[in-house]
Order: sequence, then structure tokens, then C-alpha cells
Amino acid sequence: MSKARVPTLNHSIPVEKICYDDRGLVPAIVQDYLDGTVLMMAWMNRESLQKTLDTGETWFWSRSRQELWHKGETSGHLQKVRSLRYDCDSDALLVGVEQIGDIACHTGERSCFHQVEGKIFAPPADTLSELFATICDRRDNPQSESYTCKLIEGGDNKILKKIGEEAAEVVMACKDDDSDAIASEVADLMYHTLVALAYHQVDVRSVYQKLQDRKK
Ligand SMILES: N=c1c2ncn([C@@H]3O[C@H](COP(=O)(O)OP(=O)(O)OP(=O)(O)O)[C@@H](O)[C@H]3O)c2ncn1[C@@H]1O[C@H](COP(=O)(O)O)[C@@H](O)[C@H]1O
Repeated sequence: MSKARVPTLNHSIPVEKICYDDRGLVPAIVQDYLDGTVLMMAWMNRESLQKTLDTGETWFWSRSRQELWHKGETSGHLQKVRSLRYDCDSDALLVGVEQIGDIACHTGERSCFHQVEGKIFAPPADTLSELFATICDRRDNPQSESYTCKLIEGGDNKILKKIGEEAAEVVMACKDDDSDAIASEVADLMYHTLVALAYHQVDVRSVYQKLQDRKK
């Protein structure tokens, strides 16, 4: 994975706008910045939020130890902050992080990941990642009625032919300036592109990573 650019977080959130509860705390949900996997929930106070903004790594307030807590300081599983958002009444934070070292959640035991028949299965939180997980499951556990399986059985010849066709259909829909058709054809193209990724064992996360690396 290429070296992430450190974002200028201080401008991404107006600290003075955040509403803390009567203990001076605000809940912070931490998600993987690429596919939205929910990693953990912890509490921040004004000081830990400011340290998070200043350092680009997550700092929380430990209610049990009553002290600031730099996530990953002892384990090395740091969370590099890539985005910071707040809800409509500014009393909850959503922190998008790049996990450094290993799974950087609360327990470090991957408890945020489902175990399905002994395999670790991360529940991704965005539509494309979820569809990609289903496509990979069809690839690995073929089903007779599955369109995805038929494509994969046909290999590159079948998959790439469909990508060509769907791309042409996107072009035609755009030429017709037909909003519904454009959305529908782009959905078809995205689906078939995800099948190509799965067939070639390329994780959709690496596509997300490329897009993140190109952010200006
Ligand atoms: N998201 C999609 C999806 N998008 C598009 N398509 C299929 O892609 C094809 C689009 O091709 P065309 O527009 O050319 O239509 P067509 O004439 O039916 O296609 P051909 O038979 O000529 O290949 C259609 O058959 C669509 O059903 C999809 N097929 C499956 N999925 C999802 O993939 C997952 C696994 O599905 P199965 O593999 O069918 O179990 C499920 O979550 C599905 O919802």
C-alpha cells in the first residue's frame, strides 16, 4: 500500500461547533476509510479531538482510566485519520481511518468481522464493496442459477465482452441524455467490472486505494 498523504484535518471540522455532553465527551464512531467497515466506538473530549486534528492520528478519552488515550500507542496498530465528519446537530463524530499495522479496532481481535464457517468476513458498509463480497462468494461457492457464476465460468472472453457491451450502452444512454438509462447502464457496467476484478483476484479495496491516492 502506498504511503498515505497526511490530510490537513484542522480545516475539516470546526472544533468550536462540536457539542459535548455533560461529561465533556462526544461519541466517535471509527470506520475503515476505504470501505466503511465499522471498527470501534470511543469517546473524545475537546483536548483529544484537538490532538487528533493536530497529529492526524486518533486520540480518545478513556473513561475507565480518566486519561487521554492515543490509539495504537502500545500495540503499534495506529489509526491514521483520513476523514472527520459530524452529524447534523454536531454531537457525534464519524472518523474515517487508515489502519496501520493490523486491524486497528477496540479489541484487536477482529470481533467487528463476522466469522462464516471459519472464514473471516468483513461486513463492508458501502454498496459496491457489499456487491463485490457477494460476487467473490459466488466465485468461491458456485451456484447453478447464478448469472455471476456463468460469467466467471466463461472467463475473460465472456466477462470482457460484457464490459465492452455495457460500456457502449453507457455511451448510448448518455448520447440520449436519458437519466434513468444512464444510471441503469452504469450500474450494469460497474457490476461487470466488479466481476472482472473478482475473476482476476483484485480486491475492490485496491481500486478505492487508487482513487484515494489521487485525491487532491
Ligand atoms: N448487480 C447485479 C447485476 N447487474 C447487472 N446484472 C446482470 O447483467 C446483465 C446485463 O446484461 P444486458 O443488459 O446485456 O442484459 P441481458 O440481455 O439479460 O444479458 P445477456 O443475457 O445477454 O448476457 C443482466 O442479466 C443483469 O441481470 C446483474 N446480475 C447480478 N447482480 C447482483 O450480483 C449478485 C449475484 O447475483 P447472481 O450471480 O445472479 O446470484 C446479486 O447481488 C445480484 O443482485
